Amino acid sequence: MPPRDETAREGGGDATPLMELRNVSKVYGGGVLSRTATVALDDVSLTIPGDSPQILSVVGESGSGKTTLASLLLGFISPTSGTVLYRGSDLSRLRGARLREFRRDVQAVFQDPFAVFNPFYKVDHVLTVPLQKFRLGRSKAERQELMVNALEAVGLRPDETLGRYPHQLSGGQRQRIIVARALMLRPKLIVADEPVSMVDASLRATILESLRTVNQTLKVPILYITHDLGTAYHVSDHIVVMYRGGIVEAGDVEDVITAPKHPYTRMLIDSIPWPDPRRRWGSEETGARNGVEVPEDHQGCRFAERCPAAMPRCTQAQPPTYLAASGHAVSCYLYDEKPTLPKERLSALLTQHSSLTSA
Ligand SMILES: Nc1ncnc2c1ncn2[C@@H]1O[C@H](COP(=O)(O)OP(=O)(O)OP(=O)(O)O)[C@@H](O)[C@H]1O
Repeated sequence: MPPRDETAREGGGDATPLMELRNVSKVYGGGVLSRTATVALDDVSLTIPGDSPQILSVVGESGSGKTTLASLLLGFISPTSGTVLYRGSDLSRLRGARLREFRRDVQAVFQDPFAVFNPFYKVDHVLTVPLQKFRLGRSKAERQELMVNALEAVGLRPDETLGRYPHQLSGGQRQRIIVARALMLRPKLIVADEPVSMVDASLRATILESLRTVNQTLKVPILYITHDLGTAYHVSDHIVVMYRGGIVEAGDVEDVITAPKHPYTRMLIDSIPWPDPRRRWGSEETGARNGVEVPEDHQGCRFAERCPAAMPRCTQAQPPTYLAASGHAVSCYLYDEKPTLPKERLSALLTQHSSLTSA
């Protein structure tokens, strides 16, 4: 029998999820009780199975905790409470070969592709370093082949990219080289945090298309983090909506965007100028809180202050997660006649209706 790690790398029958956030909170700047503390993530549980090649988007406005979630999954920061698990093991305790395996399995694509490039090195450097670090390819020719294949997989022509300096490439080409770099390591997950927010609109589609191609042809799951609901709708299978450190809604992207349940998601969707003339931009009532007094330090729903549907109970306790419709979860008392959903069930919900897995 091969060692357990190898079985897991090939995805062979191991039911343990690739990554899991279990009741994770992250507080910056002192303890929860500190006046200057920011609760960036508040008791979030989320599972990424790893064997379901889907694109899961995490959306929310600025400051909702998206990058914190990505940084926790990538092991860049540690949770204040709760656990981040990689193949069932506490990420913060990984050492040696297991840690190296994690570093290879979970790859990052960031907002600013320039930050990764050293202007004095040709772009090849960005690709050869991980090949050496993970000892991939037995010969120079094999390593060259790995680079060429990865570049082609993201729609780049190797003869137009290799041998050049970063400034000789467009922002879109640079970002796709970063996707190619991630890809060469045959990762089990790509965490893409705002990968297109720093490139102009004309290049966004190309980069997202290359991520989509990687996802579909090479079956690499992608966690796509963005504040842009429009691109999330176009590329993803499932979506998680965050508000002030918590998940407020999750489900199949089509269901969530076309039939949003949470008042915050409705507000987000309504703030986008969709190309549907029947849909008026800003037509949804926003910001008016239903005449309900919302004390500043209340312990209830984090959206109560801005919610047009706020009720007195919304300021008293956090709403549980309800199964508002098949495959569609929402944390809002408006759905309290629906069955509640334990947090750990959220991941099952996020995979069972995937158009990719059911195809
Ligand atoms: N290193 C840090 N120190 C203190 N506070 C931080 C730190 N990083 C993030 N925060 C705070 O935590 C909250 C969540 O930040 P985070 O960057 O995760 O949100 P985000 O949804 O990714 O926002 P954006 O879309 O603007 O990147 C914010 O209030 C932010 O100011």
